[in-house]
Amino acid sequence: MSQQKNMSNNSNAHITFIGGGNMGRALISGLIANGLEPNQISVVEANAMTALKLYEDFGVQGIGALEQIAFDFSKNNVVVMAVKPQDFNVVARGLSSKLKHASAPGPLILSIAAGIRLKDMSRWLDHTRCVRAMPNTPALIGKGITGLFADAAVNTSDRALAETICNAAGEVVWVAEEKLMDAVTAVSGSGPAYVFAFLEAMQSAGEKLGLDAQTARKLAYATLEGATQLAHNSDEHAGVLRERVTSKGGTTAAALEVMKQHSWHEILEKAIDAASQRGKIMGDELGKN
Ligand SMILES: NC(=O)C1=CN([C@@H]2O[C@H](COP(=O)(O)OP(=O)(O)OC[C@H]3O[C@@H](n4cnc5c(N)ncnc54)[C@H](O)[C@@H]3O)[C@@H](O)[C@H]2O)C=CC1
Ligand SMILES: O=C(O)[C@@H]1CCC=N1
Repeated sequence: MSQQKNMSNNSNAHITFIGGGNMGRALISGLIANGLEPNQISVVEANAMTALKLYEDFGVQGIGALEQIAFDFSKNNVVVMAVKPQDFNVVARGLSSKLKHASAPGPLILSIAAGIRLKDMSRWLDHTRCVRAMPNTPALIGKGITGLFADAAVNTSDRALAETICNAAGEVVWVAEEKLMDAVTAVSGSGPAYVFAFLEAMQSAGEKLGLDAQTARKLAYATLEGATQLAHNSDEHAGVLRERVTSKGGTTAAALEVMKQHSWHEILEKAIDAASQRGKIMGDELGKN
């Protein structure tokens, strides 16, 4: 990932996470591994045990629930909104009352919430310095990918700041239209779950054929990793690589025929479309608040 930027250059950055659950934790892990000092990160986390674990694992300071804290926006130049979409409105309105006391232009707000649209978050926060991001959990090991969207009101330096933060978790892609964030969510935000489901199925199939669990797991995981890296490093379409594994009348052809009969390709496309539709519906519904 030669294009990744190192967070250690951002010696003045202070990032406050609101929500330190699964995805907040994954991003914090990536930022620390990428050179940000623990004292450059704070976490507003309603669950005391979750906050304590973040402190124990990464040394980042938990600062209780949003309602209980006074924000010092001279220090907090980035706020990452990492609560569930259903909690976003209440948290954003709570933050808005604190943003009123920030000197202009206030912090950059980076939302990672699925579905929540910029116009709604800007309205709830009464703040326009906002960027949408859709990361994924491989961020935990610096192997994530994040889709980003900002509207025309967001300047180049804020775009660069958002990109640098997300780069700490892995690669970054920008999309040109906000509606494409639902597609990013469906492909890469939710994507690790499809891959884990695929791994579960490959391992259990191996076990049903008589392999012990450890061997089946090793074969499945190494195959996925090797094939993915091969595809990543190749200029050829995945379909061409698939054909190279598939001997006429052989074992792979037998497996792919069953996958075809069960419309595996279409099922996956439908599943990803359902995730995208769900993102849109969440945006429509939650935007009514
Ligand atoms: N889990 C994933 O793979 C991904 C999640 N996202 C997005 O990230 C966001 C968070 O998702 P997860 O981390 O999975 O959820 P989570 O439930 O694991 O984490 C949310 C955290 O917010 C905390 N919280 C709730 N209300 C709060 C408040 N008022 N003040 C402070 N903390 C509060 C909760 O205690 C919890 O620890 C969601 O909006 C989701 O759409 C985006 C990409 C991938
Ligand atoms: O399932 C969800 O809604 C979140 C967004 C992407 C991954 N997890």
